[in-house]
Amino acid sequence: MAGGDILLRAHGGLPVLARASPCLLRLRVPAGVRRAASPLAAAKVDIADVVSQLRSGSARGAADPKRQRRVAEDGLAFPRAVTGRRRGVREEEGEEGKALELDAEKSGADAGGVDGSYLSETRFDQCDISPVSLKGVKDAGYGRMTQVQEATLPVILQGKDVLAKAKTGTGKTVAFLLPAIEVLSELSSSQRSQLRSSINLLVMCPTRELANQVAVEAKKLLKYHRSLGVQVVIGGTRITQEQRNLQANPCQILVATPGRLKDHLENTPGFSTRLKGVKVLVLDEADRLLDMGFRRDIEKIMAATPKDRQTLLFSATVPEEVRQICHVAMKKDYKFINTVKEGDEETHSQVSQAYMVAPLDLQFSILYDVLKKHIAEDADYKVIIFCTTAMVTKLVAEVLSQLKLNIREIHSRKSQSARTKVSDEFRRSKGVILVSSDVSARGVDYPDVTLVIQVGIPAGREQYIHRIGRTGRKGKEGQGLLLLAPWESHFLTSVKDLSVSEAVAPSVDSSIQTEVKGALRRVEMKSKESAYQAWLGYYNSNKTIGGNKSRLVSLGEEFSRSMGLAVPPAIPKLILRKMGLSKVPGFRST
Ligand SMILES: Nc1ncnc2c1ncn2[C@@H]1O[C@H](COP(=O)(O)OP(=O)(O)OP(=O)(O)O)[C@@H](O)[C@H]1O
Repeated sequence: MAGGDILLRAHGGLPVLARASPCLLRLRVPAGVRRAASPLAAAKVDIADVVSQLRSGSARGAADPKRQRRVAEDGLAFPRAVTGRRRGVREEEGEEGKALELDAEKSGADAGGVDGSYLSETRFDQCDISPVSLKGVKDAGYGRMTQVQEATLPVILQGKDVLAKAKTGTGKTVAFLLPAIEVLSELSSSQRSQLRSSINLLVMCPTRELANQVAVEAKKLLKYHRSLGVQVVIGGTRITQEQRNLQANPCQILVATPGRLKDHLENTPGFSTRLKGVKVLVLDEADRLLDMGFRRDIEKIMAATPKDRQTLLFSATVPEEVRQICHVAMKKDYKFINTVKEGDEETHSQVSQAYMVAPLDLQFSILYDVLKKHIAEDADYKVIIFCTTAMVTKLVAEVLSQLKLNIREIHSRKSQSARTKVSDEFRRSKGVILVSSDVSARGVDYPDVTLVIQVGIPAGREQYIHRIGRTGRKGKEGQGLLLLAPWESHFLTSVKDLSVSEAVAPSVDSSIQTEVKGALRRVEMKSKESAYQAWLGYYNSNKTIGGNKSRLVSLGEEFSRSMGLAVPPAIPKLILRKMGLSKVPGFRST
């Protein structure tokens, strides 16, 4: 058995390997077993067994000296010998029928592994980048390139359009910003004077937090580029203020969310002319920006930029539909660069993933129990709990706050200033739990998140992958838990190829249940009503669950009971009509 592994007799007779460290429990079901078993029949392990073995010392993660060396090296500016070879990176020509494996050397190393191999062997100072960029990179503390940076930089510098896929937390932001900044800094002075006050690099992001974060990263890289500046336009702030900023101090680099950029396009004088200068367009979280929620805005924005621009699409997930439609954004000869090795999972192997199935009326107690145990195990805990909608997020945050946990709340119904404050605070802190809607699901880089809990069915497989990607960043370890009601467990088939093991729901003792009941009583009725409506809206639009309306009525009753209500709240007629539920018997209306 490998150091730090313990063999458990699992429920159902399946042997399960558990890799354990003082604050991490990692379940690994052998691939063959996983393939053979349906997700629901996957091995059950009693976490308490493992924890007690851990405490007795029999399973303490014996430090692997090789791993320790590599981890230590990650912090060094000039680590290891350089071979300049890319491992397990697949590049394909975008042109139809011309798929080509250029460098598919397979390696046993895990591209995102805990041994630090998310970094490549190439240092930034070995690359064809300007001394000013290099100084910025060094000041940011980056010595070696990550795999995706190494794989995409030369191709982007050649002027190619690129669709890049790389796991969460592996440095995609620098991978598109650095070469794009190089392209801009190489514009000749005559080109520059022609392009005066135009936007040359446009980065689109699906959320405001991500746009701000990308701008911060850009500022680091631009530190020594005197003539290049970056600005952000996002929703939730006064547009007139943004208009004044754009006019007073026009920058060549703009990071934006789609809705607000479209607003400027339509309402800010001179803005559409400025977009005619775009040399490079980046869609960060490209699959999200190209899905139906954003597609129309994005198409309009793309149409306002020159056709001969260079386009870069980056994401940790590139579903087949996106490959089918990415030609709307890119030139025909674009390159698809995939740093996720064939056969490898899209999530990180150093993140232990578990799911737990429990009825709704036990879920607050289970959540509280899981959090208390996690806090007891790890004083530096930093947890994100993802909920299905903004109003459910608010409710969960209020219940957990009543239970005296250190809670922060973030979702689209909070003011932008509150969102920014919470986001900045969570980034800096430890010993805190962030209850969030999907505004934090993608791209946001909070360091050292120890546990990600997803309550309720995620919007899809991709969203599951991005949410769990908030932990285990930069090769660090992490834990993930998906908490589902029995009638949500069909979702598990969407993630059956990922290593998500079943965790048995803890039997929650009565004192916890009493505390939770008390907390629920103290939460305002208004919050419960809003959560109930939002919850119904979310599950009503879920294909599998919303298809059966009478079942939706009884599931809604179950949710309402889980908030401590004997009778579900009445819903305004208009809202029932909007949800297409006004004719469904069983809902009370006002
Ligand atoms: N070469 C590097 N060496 C060390 N750290 C790096 C390097 N490049 C980027 N980072 C850091 O890695 C972290 C993750 O980067 P980033 O947020 O860009 O990941 P990502 O791949 O875009 O993740 P996601 O898929 O969640 O959007 C950041 O804190 C970033 O500063």
